[in-house]
Amino acid sequence: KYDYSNDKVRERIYYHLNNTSRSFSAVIQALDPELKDPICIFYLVLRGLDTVEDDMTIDLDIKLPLLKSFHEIIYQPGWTFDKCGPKEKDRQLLVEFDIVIETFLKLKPEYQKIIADTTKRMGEGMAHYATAGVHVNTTEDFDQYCHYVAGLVGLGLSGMFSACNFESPSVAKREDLSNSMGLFLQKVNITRDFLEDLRDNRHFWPKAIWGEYADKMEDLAKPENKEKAMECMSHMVHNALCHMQDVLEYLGQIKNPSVFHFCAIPQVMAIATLNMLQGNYNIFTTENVKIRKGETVWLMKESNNIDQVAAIFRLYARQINNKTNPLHRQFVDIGVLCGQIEQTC
Ligand SMILES: O=C(O)CO[C@@H](C(=O)O)[C@@H](OCCCCCc1ccc2ccccc2c1)C(=O)NCCCCCc1ccc2ccccc2c1
Ligand SMILES: [Mg+2]
Ligand SMILES: [Mg+2]
Repeated sequence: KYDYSNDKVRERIYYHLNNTSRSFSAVIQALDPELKDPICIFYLVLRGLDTVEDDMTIDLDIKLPLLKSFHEIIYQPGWTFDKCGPKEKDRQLLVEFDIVIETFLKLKPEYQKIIADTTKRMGEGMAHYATAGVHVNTTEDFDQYCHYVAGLVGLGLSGMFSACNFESPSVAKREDLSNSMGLFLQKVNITRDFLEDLRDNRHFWPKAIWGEYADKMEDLAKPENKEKAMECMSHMVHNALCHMQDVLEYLGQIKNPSVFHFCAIPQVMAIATLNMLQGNYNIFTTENVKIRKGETVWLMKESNNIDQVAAIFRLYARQINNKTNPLHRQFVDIGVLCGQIEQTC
């Protein structure tokens, strides 16, 4: 008798993958079968953790222990959580989290260990920054927060690529490059989501940066401060661009075609988004500013090897540089970074 229940679970797992991520579901589903389920579960476990972090309606005396113990929860068959606010976009994932746990427990032990270790470290980091009075003040704080929520994902993924021998052990060894893969994606997202996060009273832009242009972060959204806001945007764009070299160096060492595609697509989307952000005052007036569908389709097609990806990075770096206002302090620094890219590859 065929065990249809397994198919049912699988169908729900990929329903949640598609439902919780525009940018990652396609590239995860295109992965080699050896990595597709482990990375899909890796994604859903961390998206479940992030849903707890993002829900500002959960009291801290519930939220903090949940974040810190999530790495143990994933070993508890049947666990679900229905206390998220009605507006939390991925709340249904936690309502049905038992099927994520059931599937997690069927993964190979080496994948389970990577997922559990990453969840533990990410949960601790999220709890630290969710604690009252803890803010992203210095650029080191900014790098640390992004390390917790995204850099660690890069480390875990590199561990998986090396564990299944699709990539050499050296990929997992270069933790600085794996970390930069996450920091670049997360910093672009945080820069893009300025208004959405401000509305949720969440401040991820480092005070060391916005503090040079305004007394309060929300002042950047006032029309009378447009020039200062645009200069601050240049500063944030520059801060993200600092990871460009590491991203290209990381991608240059990836040999497996399906792994390369999976790693490259989010990065080219991010540099294209950064280009859309630079010099674009809409970020401070409207939420959910995205690159056009046609551009993403073109990027997906043109990201099959390191030469194509390096050319895309050089193209966008030049466009960002051309838009940078010479009166902005960051003008020189962005020019240096873009110049370096010209030499790299
Ligand atoms: O709520 C949202 O929708 C966005 O949440 C953001 C936030 O709350 O800051 C924020 O949540 C971060 C905490 C949960 C991490 C979830 C995640 C994301 C992508 C994955 C890809 C593969 C495997 C596991 C993955 C896990 C978020 O999703 N930011 C998007 C950037 C995160 C990039 C992670 C990452 C790092 C290195 C990578 C290297 C290669 C390929 C993909 C990579 C993906
Ligand atoms: Mg989130
Ligand atoms: Mg979050």
